[in-house]
Amino acid sequence: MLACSELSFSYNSQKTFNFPSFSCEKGQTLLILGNSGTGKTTLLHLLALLLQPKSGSIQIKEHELAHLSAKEAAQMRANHLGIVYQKSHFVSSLSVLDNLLLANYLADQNQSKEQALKLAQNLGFADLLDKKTTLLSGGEQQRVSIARALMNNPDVILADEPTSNLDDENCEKVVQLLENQSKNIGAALVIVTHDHRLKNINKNIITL
Ligand SMILES: Nc1ncnc2c1ncn2[C@@H]1O[C@H](COP(=O)(O)OP(=O)(O)OP(=O)(O)O)[C@@H](O)[C@H]1O
Repeated sequence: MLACSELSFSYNSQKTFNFPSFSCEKGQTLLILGNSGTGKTTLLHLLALLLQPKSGSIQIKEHELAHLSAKEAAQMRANHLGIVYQKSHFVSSLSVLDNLLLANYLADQNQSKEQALKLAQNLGFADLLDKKTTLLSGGEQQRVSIARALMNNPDVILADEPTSNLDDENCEKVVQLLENQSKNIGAALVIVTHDHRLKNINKNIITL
């Protein structure tokens, strides 16, 4: 589903990041572990098509994505990638439901209240759909972010440090939610993190 080989990237002439090659299949979870400053966010931004690599390849379903135009990258991102950012970035004037439907709208897809309700039920926040996102707790916001990332049935889900602010119990719960939901829609799940607790949960690991 997702395959990256020999990706390299530089912000400037002083340093080049050379990332290990990896792949992640449908229904699988890949953990990208690394300490602060090792380039985790940089790699995530490459996979999210927000940065372009200096060299190497990024393929989803065998389509090469490493050197798309900004417009093509935005279309690809909206339709094939689900991104769970570390901070939620909701539109605060909209309800939880409308924030979910916005993901469909931005990907030029039909707005599916049915899909939003199904995800809200699976993730346990169906009673919050009419609330403004500012009224939600941190944990509730995180579950809504996961649902938002799944609204367009992406092929690949990218999660940026999804457990860094959570206690052990919630850490395990959030990873399980992400894994179950990705399996449900047949997506590959890539988690980028410095949280070594996830080593115990996951077998497919690359370390930066
Ligand atoms: N826009 C930028 N311009 C120049 N250097 C940058 C830029 N963004 C990040 N860097 C540098 O690249 C290195 C890797 O940064 P990155 O954010 O990818 O690391 P990280 O592993 O995600 O770290 P952390 O866990 O602390 O967030 C750091 O040394 C950082 O200072």
